[in-house]
Amino acid sequence: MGQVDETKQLVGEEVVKYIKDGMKVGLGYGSTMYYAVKKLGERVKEEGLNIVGVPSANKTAEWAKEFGVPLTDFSKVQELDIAIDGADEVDSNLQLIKGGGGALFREKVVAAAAKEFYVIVDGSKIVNHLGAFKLPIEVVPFGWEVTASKIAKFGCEPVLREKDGEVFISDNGNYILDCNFQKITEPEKLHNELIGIVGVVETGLFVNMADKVLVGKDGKVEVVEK
Ligand SMILES: O=C(CO)[C@H](O)[C@H](O)COP(=O)(O)O
Repeated sequence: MGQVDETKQLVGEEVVKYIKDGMKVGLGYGSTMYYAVKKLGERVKEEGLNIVGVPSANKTAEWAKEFGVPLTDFSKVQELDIAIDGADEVDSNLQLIKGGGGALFREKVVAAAAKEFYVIVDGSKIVNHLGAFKLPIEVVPFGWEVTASKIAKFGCEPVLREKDGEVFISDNGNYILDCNFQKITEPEKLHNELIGIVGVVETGLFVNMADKVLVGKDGKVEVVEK
């Protein structure tokens, strides 16, 4: 296992310590979350931890089944106690870019339903300004080229995401545009502008959502709070 994966495992396992008996837990998606779901399954089996999870991605649901994390139907839950998830970039105000795995819409719905939202990253994700990572924007397939040209007016060249030579389709049946804004100085303003474009389903800017960020570096975890 490489150093980055070891760090992802470290923070993925650390965040699970915040999960207590009886909690309803939102489960994000990504390689860091894989370790968190695995550890959560261990706690369920070994300690009899009594929790239910709401997955943000079909893949997360598969992991939960594999590792024995009980899931519940989101429609049966009014509010989640905590949501945990990875991120692609985190700035000093705990604003995030997410969506590298293409699950940003459900991840945002799940995080927004939670009383607390904890983010787990390795140190390489900490940035001064968001935007070096291409901002993922989920759009409906119908007329996506028109939507992309409207997004471009805000200062980027949107690229339709592909995977294995095919257009990437989100769990919601939508497309993802990866947008090279380079430097996003006002994430809230940009999000508000982009979400106003017809055809945009959601942006990967998670503004004022994270309560804690667990950052793994050199074998240690630092907890950054607002
Ligand atoms: O937003 C996400 C998926 O949509 C992920 O949380 C983000 O891409 C980070 O992934 P990883 O933990 O694999 O680095």
